[in-house]
Amino acid sequence: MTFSILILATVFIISGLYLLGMLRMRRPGEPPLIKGAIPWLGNVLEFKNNGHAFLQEMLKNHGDVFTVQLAGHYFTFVMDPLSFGPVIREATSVLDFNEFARESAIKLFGYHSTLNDLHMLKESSTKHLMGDGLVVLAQAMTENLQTLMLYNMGRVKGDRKWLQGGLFNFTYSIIFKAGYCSLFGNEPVKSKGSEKRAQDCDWERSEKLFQEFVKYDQFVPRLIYSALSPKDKIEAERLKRFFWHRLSVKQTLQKENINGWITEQIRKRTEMGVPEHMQDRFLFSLLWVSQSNTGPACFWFLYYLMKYPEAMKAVRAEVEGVLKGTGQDIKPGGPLINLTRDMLRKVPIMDSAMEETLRLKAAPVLTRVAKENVKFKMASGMDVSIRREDRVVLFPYVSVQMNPEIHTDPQKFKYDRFLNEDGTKKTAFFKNGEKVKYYTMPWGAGGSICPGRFFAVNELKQFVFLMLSYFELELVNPNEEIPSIDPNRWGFGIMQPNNDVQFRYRLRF
Ligand code: HEM
Repeated sequence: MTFSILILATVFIISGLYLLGMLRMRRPGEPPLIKGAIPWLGNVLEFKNNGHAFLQEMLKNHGDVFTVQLAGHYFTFVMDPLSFGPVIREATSVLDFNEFARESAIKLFGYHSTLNDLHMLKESSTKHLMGDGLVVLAQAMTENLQTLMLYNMGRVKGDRKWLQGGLFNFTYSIIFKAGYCSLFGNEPVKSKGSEKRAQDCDWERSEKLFQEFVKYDQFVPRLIYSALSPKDKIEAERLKRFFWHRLSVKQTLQKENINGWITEQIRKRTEMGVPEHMQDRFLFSLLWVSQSNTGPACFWFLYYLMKYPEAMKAVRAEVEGVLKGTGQDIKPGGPLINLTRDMLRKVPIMDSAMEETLRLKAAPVLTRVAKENVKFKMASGMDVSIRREDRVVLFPYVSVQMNPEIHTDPQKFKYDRFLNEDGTKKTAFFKNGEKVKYYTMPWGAGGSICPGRFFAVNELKQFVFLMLSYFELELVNPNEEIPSIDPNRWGFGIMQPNNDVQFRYRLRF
């Protein structure tokens, strides 16, 4: 009897240690293993507090590939961009990106997927966020952007007084409201003559949505790490319910001019029998993926142009040239700018400045779950073995975008970094004399690459094109340091500033 209890206790202790990850040992062919000081949690606190600094330290100490324990899972970080190919190209049945997305959707939106959501998302994104579909969406976006930018600006009377505000709040709120209305539609115009009121209604309702969105977005990293305080948990739950209600299928379908990207997702899920309350949650996830990065990216884009007058001068000259080429004249009370796709194709300097902004501020983490034991070769020739259920991770911010071998003076904003001397787009970047295919990765890569990237680029360029066309802009304190970034957001797309920056603007004409 005592003997059986002893055996049981031993089995229990060994299973516990195993579950806590304490028995795992590095096997031949596997990368260096860093289990961290705390059983099971491993290095999660260091990673959550400042993933960037943590990974730089690991890279320095362990080289281009290493495995780290984070909250019960083992993550193998591949830090050599010349070795990204095998990870990015591997079939999703072997290195799966859906599983991580599914886990995140439950934590962030309460959305439990039973379908191949990413496949459906990809399909309707190809149709509505790219190619001909994008023309329709871009048209709605340019109209909404201009209405919002010029709202109450006294443009008809040629009123040119300076206004002052926080650039982050100004930019994010305009991009959010314009993007939200372009995708999710406008308030219905109930009767003739009430058009103005419907538009006011759009801006009022989307302002409330924006304010709640910013609050929710601050919880996102801690929701993913399951690290919210009980008080914040209650608030996050309240906000979730607010969005499920405001973006419910019922409320959304009452709108006008809803983009096909939204209506098609509703239609397909309804046909497949997805319950409506789950679809409400799915629509919340679409709001977050479509809005959480573009506003902050537009902020940094415009901020860098204002901070570096030489960049502003070059981009402004390009914008003026393109406008002039189409014979459009901006004057008080005149028509809005007809900003076409063709015009946005003729701005290589702006393209380079935008790419440079994203290189400096986009910091996504690409995660794949190994569905079987996998082996791949690093560019150095070393074989790397990964165990089933481990995760393989790329963090291009440290390994590519800030890599001084690939980008000289990587901390500096150089608006023409992505331009060749003849003014064409520069795509040739090297490491150890070898051409690097993935020289900047704001959109991720491979099967999970952002399906909204063409629309997002369009938004960024429309926003800057229109702001430079309509306004004189200046920083209130041009010598103020570039704002530091919130270190909790490493791995979550575009980084956000710790403080807002005051700026002044007034109509040019
Ligand atoms: C500057 C703006 C944006 C940036 C930097 C960005 C970046 C990213 C990144 C890095 C991913 C994940 C890629 C991966 O895991 O490999 C992603 C996923 C995605 N993005 Fe974007 N994105 C932006 C704007 C947009 C917009 C405007 C839309 C739609 C209108 C959009 C729709 C999506 C969707 C649907 C996904 C897949 C989400 C999932 O995996 O569940 N994105 N984006």
